[in-house]
Amino acid sequence: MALDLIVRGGTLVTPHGPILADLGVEDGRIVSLALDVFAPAREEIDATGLHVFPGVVDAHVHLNEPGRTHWEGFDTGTRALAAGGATSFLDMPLNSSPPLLDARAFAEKRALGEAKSRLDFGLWGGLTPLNLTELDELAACGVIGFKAFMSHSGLDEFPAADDVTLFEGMRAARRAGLVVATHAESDAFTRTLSQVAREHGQTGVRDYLASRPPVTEAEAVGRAILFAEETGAALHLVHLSTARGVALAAEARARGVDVTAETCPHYLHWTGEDVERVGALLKCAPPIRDAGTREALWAALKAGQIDTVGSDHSPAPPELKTGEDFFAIWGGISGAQSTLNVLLQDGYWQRDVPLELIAAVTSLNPARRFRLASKGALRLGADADLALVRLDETFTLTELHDRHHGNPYRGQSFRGRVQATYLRGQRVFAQTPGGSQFNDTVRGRLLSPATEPLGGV
Ligand SMILES: NC(=O)NC(NC(N)=O)C(=O)[O-]
Ligand SMILES: [Zn+2]
Ligand SMILES: [Zn+2]
Repeated sequence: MALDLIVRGGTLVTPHGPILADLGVEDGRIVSLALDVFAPAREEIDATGLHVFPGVVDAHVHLNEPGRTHWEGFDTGTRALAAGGATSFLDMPLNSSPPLLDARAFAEKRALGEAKSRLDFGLWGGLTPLNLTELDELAACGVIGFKAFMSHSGLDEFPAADDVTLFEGMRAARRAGLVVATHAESDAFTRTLSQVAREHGQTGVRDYLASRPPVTEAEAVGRAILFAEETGAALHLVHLSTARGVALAAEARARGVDVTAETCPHYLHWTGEDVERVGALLKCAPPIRDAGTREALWAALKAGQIDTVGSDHSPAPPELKTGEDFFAIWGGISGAQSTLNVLLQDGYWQRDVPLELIAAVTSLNPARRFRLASKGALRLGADADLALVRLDETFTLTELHDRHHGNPYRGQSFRGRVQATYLRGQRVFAQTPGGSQFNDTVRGRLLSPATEPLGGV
């Protein structure tokens, strides 16, 4: 029997390190990994000189469909993801409208994803005071887990979880065997500090950054960990912006709490000075911090204390990204396309971060944490989700595929460029001399957490 595809002569980035080997694909799955795959194949790719990464599993994106597709949607969002080497993603329950708070909203978003997503996708459910009674049903639908805000989300239709809601939500998540993800910033701090600043007319970039100091994150992280410890729930701390937050997670894990930590490319790439210079395109919460914090995050990543790097891609139309009052501007950064670029340029080339660690934080760890059984690594039986990367190619990022022009990474120079992306053995993106090419026929499938524990890799 002929194979569907052989990727020949590439360097495979496996969990155990890079190895020079061929990779054979049949029915969308990896069926052979060998120095030389001897078999006829319908298609062969010469990957000489390329690194083959497991497709990025971006566990944190906001594609905003339905309801705010004019901000970002499945079509444009998954183009950007595919061009950046992603093959699956987990969509946040906001800023779609309605937000994903019940089974009906799940069904609607699922249908849109199946019709439009170019990549495999999972759906986060929300955990808010409005929908505590819906969590069991959401679990039955197949949500990835439950996302809660500990401070104002920016949208009144997705209210923050007060302590009782978060605690009760964690108990429900524990019963369902699902992870709770928290946006961990203290509402008490952020609310008061922003109010005081605005009352004094202090509405510039520096005023905004100062209104969400590191202690705001540390306090909320500590509280979320306490609740996870008390309830036995699995906790995933999204977009940690400080090494202090990461250290709290590491300490808790060491004493047996089921907690994992995510950071985002923007905390690893930019500093507060960049936010002052670039402006609204780099506004997010928690905010981007100083160069010392950035280095401390890199050190934590190298030490294995950061489990996942998610883009937190959260774009908005240009009119929401301008204005005199920095507090009033929409918070969210467009980064779906550039996660691997940042990790390769700033991590591998500049800070000696090993390639297998980059593959771990972008693919293996998110796949394991959210029990996506067929994803996460180049191993036999796994989905043939591949990102082919020319590691030593330096390029300037000009062709961005997300919905709006405003992207802070536009014009940035990176070493390490995605040449092609394959979802279950089918090419969904290719970099050609004429520009980017997308395959408009492939559609993604819904991913839900496996009910059985995953085996080793
Ligand atoms: N509503 C959002 O998209 N929020 C996101 N915005 C950021 N990070 O600034 C988030 O993850 O909190
Ligand atoms: Zn958040
Ligand atoms: Zn987010």
